[in-house]
Amino acid sequence: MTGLLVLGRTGQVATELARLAPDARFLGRDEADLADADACAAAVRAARPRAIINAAAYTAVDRAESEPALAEAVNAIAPAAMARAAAELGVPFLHISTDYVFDGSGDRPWREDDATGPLGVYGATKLAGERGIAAAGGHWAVLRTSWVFSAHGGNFVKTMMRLGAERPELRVVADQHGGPTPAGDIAAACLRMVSAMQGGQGKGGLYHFAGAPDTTWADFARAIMAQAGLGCRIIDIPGSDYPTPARRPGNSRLDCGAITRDFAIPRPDWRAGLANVVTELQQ
Ligand SMILES: NC(=O)C1=CN([C@@H]2O[C@H](COP(=O)(O)OP(=O)(O)OC[C@H]3O[C@@H](n4cnc5c(N)ncnc54)[C@H](OP(=O)(O)O)[C@@H]3O)[C@@H](O)[C@H]2O)C=CC1
Ligand SMILES: Cc1cn([C@H]2C[C@H](O)[C@@H](COP(=O)(O)OP(=O)(O)O[C@H]3O[C@@H](C)C(=O)[C@@H](O)[C@H]3O)O2)c(=O)[nH]c1=O
Repeated sequence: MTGLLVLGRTGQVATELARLAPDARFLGRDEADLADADACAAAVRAARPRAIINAAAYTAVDRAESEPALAEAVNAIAPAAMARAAAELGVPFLHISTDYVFDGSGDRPWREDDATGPLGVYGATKLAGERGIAAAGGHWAVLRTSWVFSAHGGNFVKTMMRLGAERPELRVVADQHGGPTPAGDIAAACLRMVSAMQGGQGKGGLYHFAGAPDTTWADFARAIMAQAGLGCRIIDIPGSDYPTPARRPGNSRLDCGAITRDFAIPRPDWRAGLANVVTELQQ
């Protein structure tokens, strides 16, 4: 896509965007450090893009609890500043957010207009980013996704494959529910949304996008072991038996009806994505 600017170069989604849109310009931390909002806005203006995707974020969920100011700068203040720069330039700005903006209550898949209630700093700063972008007044879209995995960067699939090769059994949380999402499908969805936004001012807003079917971390771990041919046994445990600095939502299911209806983007089957990622990792 000509004139596409992507913030982020090394992350899971950024790496997949580079595969699908090799002509795009990617700004890594060395060229645009999201800890410095003014520098990021200046970098966006200087690039004179025709569309912008922000694929960079502070994603260390537990570490964010002890680095709230940095997480806020990267996830909220810089994205809002870049969205204002995009509004001045008159170009679409697409940002990625998370299921962790919800409090995890109930068992119904969350819709875009459901009340938020983040349980930790990461989710709270991502929610602040969403609000700052909407307030910037430009042509924006926010894609909330969940449980991202790929062959690149850090993620649950790679952790499970590493631990599963070392240990006979693993205890994994079985009362947190959500949709694992291949980063390649997120990249494709972002590109399709940006193209649609370039074609029409009416397109945009907040959308949910997650892999199907919904599962639990424990069942996802079992699928990873099976796909990777590892004999590691997965033992179901409640989240209360796996204490972490940040609480995770019990219900992370996302209702993805709106993106399917408005952009003809269906939920991807994460089992197909998992097969591809495991193959790539084993090659
Ligand atoms: N990972 C997940 O499970 C989920 C992710 N999301 C969202 O999806 C988006 C993409 O996530 P994902 O690809 O997994 O992210 P990764 O954790 O794989 O990568 C994060 C990227 O952000 C960059 N980054 C971090 N801090 C800064 C900074 N101060 N300045 C510039 N760049 C920085 C990193 O660069 P560097 O390599 O230099 O550190 C890296 O390229 C994010 O908005 C995230 O919140 C939503 C739901 C789930
Ligand atoms: C390694 C391990 C984790 N777990 C649990 C902890 C946690 O509840 C769950 C997932 O752990 P992780 O720390 O890998 O995942 P986490 O960092 O919480 O993943 C989140 O990242 C951010 C960026 C998002 O936006 C979310 O959508 C989500 O993908 O698995 C176990 O139960 N056993 C284990 O051996």
